[in-house]
Amino acid sequence: MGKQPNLYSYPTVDNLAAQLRTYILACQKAALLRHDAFKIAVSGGSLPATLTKALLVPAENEDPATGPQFSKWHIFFADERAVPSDHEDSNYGLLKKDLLDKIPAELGKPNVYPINEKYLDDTQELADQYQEVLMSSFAQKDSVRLPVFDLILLGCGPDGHTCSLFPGHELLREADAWVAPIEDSPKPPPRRITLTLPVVTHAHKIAFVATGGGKKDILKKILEADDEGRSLPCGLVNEAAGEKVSWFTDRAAVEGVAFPRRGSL
Ligand SMILES: O=C1O[C@H](COP(=O)(O)O)[C@@H](O)[C@H](O)[C@H]1O
Repeated sequence: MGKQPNLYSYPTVDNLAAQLRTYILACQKAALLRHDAFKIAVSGGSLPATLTKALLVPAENEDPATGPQFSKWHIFFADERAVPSDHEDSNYGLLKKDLLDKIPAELGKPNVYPINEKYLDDTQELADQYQEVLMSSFAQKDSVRLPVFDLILLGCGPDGHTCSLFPGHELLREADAWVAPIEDSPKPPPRRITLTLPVVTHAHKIAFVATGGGKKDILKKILEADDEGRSLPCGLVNEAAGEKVSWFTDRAAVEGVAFPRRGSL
């Protein structure tokens, strides 16, 4: 690995959310300069609730012109469960309820790319169709090997999984597909689709958001990068993407973690 990931840790989730806002808006600014659009992938789990605090609460004295320009956002899913959007396990359904439905009209409407529910019975087809969606956004030329997201927002499960990439699973070795199916997720529901590791590590910026004491044992392994930690899905992202990766944590999640490069935004 080149340079190490950045670790940011804050006393509370509210403090974290305020700094995550600053970080996301910096990524938005860079993306709009690059191609007048902000293409991101988001995860499910605990992330959407924190994202809502980050995106819908402006900083004191913030110039509204520097806030989220949602009409330029293109929101894809880092992973999705093979369930209808109104099912409680749907990552799109969660993001819609927690964030999308709460965006005030004057901030604009993001372009959102959920899975095609027509293919829920066949996860390979579901993944292929979602890959087509990515291709039409990212691959203007046939020569594009991998999509380059402006930002991918990830969670970290207590077992070290991220997206629907699980420890020791063969999907961690997928080198060609952009989106892959999984039928045996150890965390329910078992049938899902996920961005693959090369797609995740190819993004301009990658941010993990991990909060709460329940994450501290796994974060110790991942961030201290022992042999086990380096081989976990989150550790593999750190290893491959290095300084492009930022970890946003609260104090409870990193209690007792010895990490040499703690920063502040
Ligand atoms: O199953 C999933 O879990 C991970 C981690 O969730 P968290 O609640 O521990 O933050 C999530 O990032 C992923 O999108 C989701 O499908």
